[in-house]
Amino acid sequence: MDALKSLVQPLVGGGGGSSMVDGVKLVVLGGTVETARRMASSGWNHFINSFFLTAHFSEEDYPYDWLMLWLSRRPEWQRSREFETTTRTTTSGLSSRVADNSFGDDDDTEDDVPGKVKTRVVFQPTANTTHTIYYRGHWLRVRRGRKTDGSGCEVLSISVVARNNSILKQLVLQAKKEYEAEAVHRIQIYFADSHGCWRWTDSRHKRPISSIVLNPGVKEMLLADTKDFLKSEKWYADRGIPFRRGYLLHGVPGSGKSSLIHAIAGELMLDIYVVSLSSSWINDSTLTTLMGRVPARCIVLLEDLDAAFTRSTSRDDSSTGNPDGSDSSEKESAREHSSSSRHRRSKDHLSDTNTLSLSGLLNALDGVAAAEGRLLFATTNHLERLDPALSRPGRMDVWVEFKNASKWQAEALFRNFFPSTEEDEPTEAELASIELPSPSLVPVTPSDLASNPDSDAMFTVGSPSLPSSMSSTSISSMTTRVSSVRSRTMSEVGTPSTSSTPKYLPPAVEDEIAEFQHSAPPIDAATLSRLARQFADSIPEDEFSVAALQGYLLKNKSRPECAASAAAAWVVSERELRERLKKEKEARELKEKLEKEKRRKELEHEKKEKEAEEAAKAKETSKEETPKPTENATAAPVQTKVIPVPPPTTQESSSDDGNDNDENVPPATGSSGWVNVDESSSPTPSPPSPA
Ligand SMILES: Nc1ncnc2c1ncn2[C@@H]1O[C@H](COP(=O)(O)OP(=O)(O)OP(=O)(O)O)[C@@H](O)[C@H]1O
Repeated sequence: MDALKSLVQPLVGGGGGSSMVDGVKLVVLGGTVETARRMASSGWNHFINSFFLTAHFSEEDYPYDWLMLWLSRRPEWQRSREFETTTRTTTSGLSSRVADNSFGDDDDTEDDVPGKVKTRVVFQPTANTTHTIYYRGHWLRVRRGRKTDGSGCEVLSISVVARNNSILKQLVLQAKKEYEAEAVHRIQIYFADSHGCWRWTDSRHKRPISSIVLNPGVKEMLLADTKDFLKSEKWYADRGIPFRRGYLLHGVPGSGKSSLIHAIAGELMLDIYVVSLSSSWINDSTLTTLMGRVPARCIVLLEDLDAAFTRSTSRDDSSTGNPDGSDSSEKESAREHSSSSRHRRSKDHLSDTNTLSLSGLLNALDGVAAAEGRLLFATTNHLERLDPALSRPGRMDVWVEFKNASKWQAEALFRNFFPSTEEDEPTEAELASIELPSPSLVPVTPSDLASNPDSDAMFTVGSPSLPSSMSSTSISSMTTRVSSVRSRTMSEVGTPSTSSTPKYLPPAVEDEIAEFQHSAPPIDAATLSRLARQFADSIPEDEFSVAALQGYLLKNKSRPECAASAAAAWVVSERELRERLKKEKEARELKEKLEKEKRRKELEHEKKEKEAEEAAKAKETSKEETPKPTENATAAPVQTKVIPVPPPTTQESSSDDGNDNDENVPPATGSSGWVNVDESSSPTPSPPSPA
C-alpha cells in the first residue's frame, strides 16, 4: 500500500501544481491502470486457453447435427438463463425428433386429434454466448457462432479443460449414438441446390420393404446386391475397380421405382441424395461438384435420367431424352418454327439455359472427382432414349424393369392394403406360395441385352403370366354386384332428417362420402384371400400401374368388399376415361397443328408482301433520286449528298446463315438504306459495270 502511495504521490503532486498538470497526471495514471488490466486479462485468458482443448463443428458436417440434438436434450439447457427456442428442426436432421426438454402441443393430450400437426418447441444454444455444461467430470464451454469466411455458416465450438481430446471424442460418439437411435426409423433426404450443395429437405419414415409388391426375388436380389457391395470395398480396391455400383430402374410411371429405392435406403440405413436432372440450373460443373460432395455411404438418386438433356417438364411421349435431341417430331417442329425461333425458344424452353452435356454427366458419374462407395440409382421412364454410354456396365451395373401391375401384384397389393385379423400372418410367405412362373433372377448386364434384345434379359417386375386359377370374371356380373352394394349402403346411410320439412330437400349423402373417413375393420384371413383374388380377377394383366391400383384402393379404404366387387366397373370406367382423354388429346394436337400451319402460312404471306413492298419502294426511290445532269457541275461547291442504297433482298440476307430473323436486322448502312458520300469524290452514282 505504501509502495502504491509512493508511486501515486509524485503523480498527484503534494505541493499544489497547476490543475492542468494534475489532469495530465490523472490521464497517465488511468491509462496505465487500464493497460495493466488488459494485459492481465489477456494473460489470464491465454493461460486458461492453454489448458483448454477446443473443437469446432461446422453446420455443413454431420457432427454439428448430432451435437445440436445432444445439446437440446441436456437438462442444463432448460435451467440456462440464456437460450433460444425454435419450432424448426435446427439443422438438417430429424423433423420428428423431440428433445427431452422440448414442449408443445402434444403435452395437451385432452383434445388429441389424430393426424393433427403438433408443434414442438426445442431449446437450443444461444448464438454468440458461452454456455457451460457439465459432462462426465468435465466442464464444457459451448459457443455457437458463425464462420468469418463470409459463408455465414454456423459453427459450434466446444472447449474443455483436459489433457487430451478423448473427452471430446466420447462426447461426439455419444451424440452420434443418440442421433442415430433417433434416426433409426427414418431416412434423411437431401436435394441438390443450384450452388452445388446438398440441402437437407426431408426426413421420412422408413418404408418397409415388404410393402413393395414386386415379382418374387427382385427385392431380395437388389438388397443382397447392395449389401454385398457395401462390404466389398477391399475387394474392389484389390482389383483396382472403382468402388461404385449403379442401378438403373426403368419402366412405366407409378410402378414402384422410387418406392423401392426408399425401402432399400431404409433397410440399409442410408441417406438419399437426390438430383433431378431436369432441373433448369443443372450443368456440368454443378453436377461434378455435387457428385464429389456426397458422403461415402449413401444412395445417390438421379431422377428422370432421360430428361437430362431436354429439361422438358413433360413426361409424355413427345418429350425426348435423346442426348442428341434427335427426336423426329422435335426436329420437324424445330424446322417449322425456325422463324422467330430464337426469340421464342428463350422464352418457352429452359433448354437454352442448361449446359449439361453427356460427357459432363458421364464425368460426374465416374470421373476422378466422383465420390466412391456410393450406390447410384437412376430412374427413367424411357430406357430407349438413353445414350448407351450412360447405361453401360460400370455406370449402370444392374438393370431392373418395372411394368404395369400383373394380376399377381394386384392380389398382393390388396392383401397388403387391408388389415387382417391374423396379425402374424406371414404375408410374404403366403405371397410367395402363389404359383407363378418367376422370371430369371440372374443379374444381366446391358451387353447381354444388346446381344439379345428380344430376350427377357433384365429383371422384369410385373406381368408374370396368370395362374389358371385367376381367370377373369365377367365384368357384367361385377357391375351388378356394385349396384347391389350401392343400394345397400344407401339404405344403411339413409337420408338426412326431414322433420322440419324444408322446402328443398338436400341431396342424399353419397355412400362414398359417408363412408370415406372410416377405416376398415380387420378382415379374417379367408375373407381377405377371397376378396384379394376377386380383386385380382377383375384387374387386367399389365394394363394399370400399381400406383393406379393403389389410388383405387385408397378410395375404398374402408370397404374391402366394395373394393373387390367394384374393381371390374372401375376398370371399365378407367378405360372409358382413358379413351376420352386420348381423343381429347388427339383433338387438341390436331387443333394445335392446324393453328401452327395457319400461322406459318400467315407468316409466309406477310413476309412475301413485305418483300414486294420493299422492292417496290426501293425501285421508286431509285427512280426519284437519280441525279439529273447539271449544267455547271464543275463550278458546283463540294457538297455532301445522300445517295440511296437499295436494301439487300430478304433472300440474300437469309441465305447468309439461314436465319429468318435477319429481316429484322438493320442493314449495315442504316435502316433507311441511305449512305453519305462525298460528292467531290463521286459526283454522280456510277452505274453498275457491264461486267
Ligand atoms: N410395386 C409397388 N409396390 C407397392 N406400391 C407401389 C408399387 N408401385 C407403385 N406403388 C405406389 O404407387 C405410388 C407411386 O410409386 P413410385 O413413385 O414408387 O413409382 P415410380 O415408378 O417411381 O413412378 P415415376 O416413374 O412416375 O417416378 C407410391 O405411393 C407407391 O406406394
